[in-house]
Amino acid sequence: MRRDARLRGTRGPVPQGNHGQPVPARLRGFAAVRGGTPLSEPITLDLAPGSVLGLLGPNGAGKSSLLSALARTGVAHRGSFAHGGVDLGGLGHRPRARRIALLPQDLAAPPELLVSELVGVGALAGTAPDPARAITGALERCGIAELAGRRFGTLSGGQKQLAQLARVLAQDTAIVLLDEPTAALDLGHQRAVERIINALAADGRIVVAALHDLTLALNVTTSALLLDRRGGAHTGPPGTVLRPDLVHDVYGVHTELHTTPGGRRILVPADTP
Ligand SMILES: Nc1ncnc2c1ncn2[C@@H]1O[C@H](COP(=O)(O)OP(=O)(O)OP(=O)(O)O)[C@@H](O)[C@H]1O
Repeated sequence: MRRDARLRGTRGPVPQGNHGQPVPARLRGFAAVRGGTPLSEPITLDLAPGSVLGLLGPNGAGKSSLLSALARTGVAHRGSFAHGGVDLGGLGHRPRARRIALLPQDLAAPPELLVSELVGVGALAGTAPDPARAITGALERCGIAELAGRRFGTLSGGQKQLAQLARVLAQDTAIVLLDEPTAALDLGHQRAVERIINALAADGRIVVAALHDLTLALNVTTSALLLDRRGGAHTGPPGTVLRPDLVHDVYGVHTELHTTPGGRRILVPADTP
């Protein structure tokens, strides 16, 4: 197991977003902690503006715990997580919410809340100068403008995921944490989320996304952090981290990497027993 995994975002300079001058984020010896025990080895990463880090690994490896620890939503941690030299752990709730937003795996929200009100929670928590416009824009980006007046509890699973994603987008933060953002979505909405992630990166934001869809990870991320169940953290370019031998070691599945004529990389189970 590598004790101190290092990684740098791989994209070049990115345009300035509307959330201020893009600045890097840095994890130093960071690990989520449960019951007093770190779930992984200490992770040291530099995340450049415009980078998309894929957080990968089998069920129970610690992806959601790591995201929750980074967002300070209830999971303890060791080490530090800084953005532009500011330790996010030292910030109060409001200033932190202006820098970092989390789409959790658990999509729960009060069932009586209107979708527009849920998205408004994000707009009011974040940096949006015009909350009403932020709400409309986020709903449109997620393709759910027609759901604005619906109560959250009446939505389908996929609609709930898109509504929560709209809340995150309305928060308009420099760091966007997404926990399995396509888990409940059909193929068309999966593609839409892929484009949203690309757009967030092109805007100079930093995206960290826990993904079970390894083909999506190959095509949308600039770097990967693969957690195994032994506490190991493997980092590098997605095509390197997702090489068949390491995927087999971590997931216990033989896989093959292919590239379509259009250049899209796909990872599929190999036809071996
Ligand atoms: N609320 C909790 N209290 C105590 N332990 C928890 C809690 N949530 C998760 N765990 C444990 O922490 C470890 C990491 O879980 P976590 O949910 O972070 O994994 P994951 O990689 O996100 O898994 P999945 O892919 O299944 O969502 C697991 O052993 C899990 O059982």
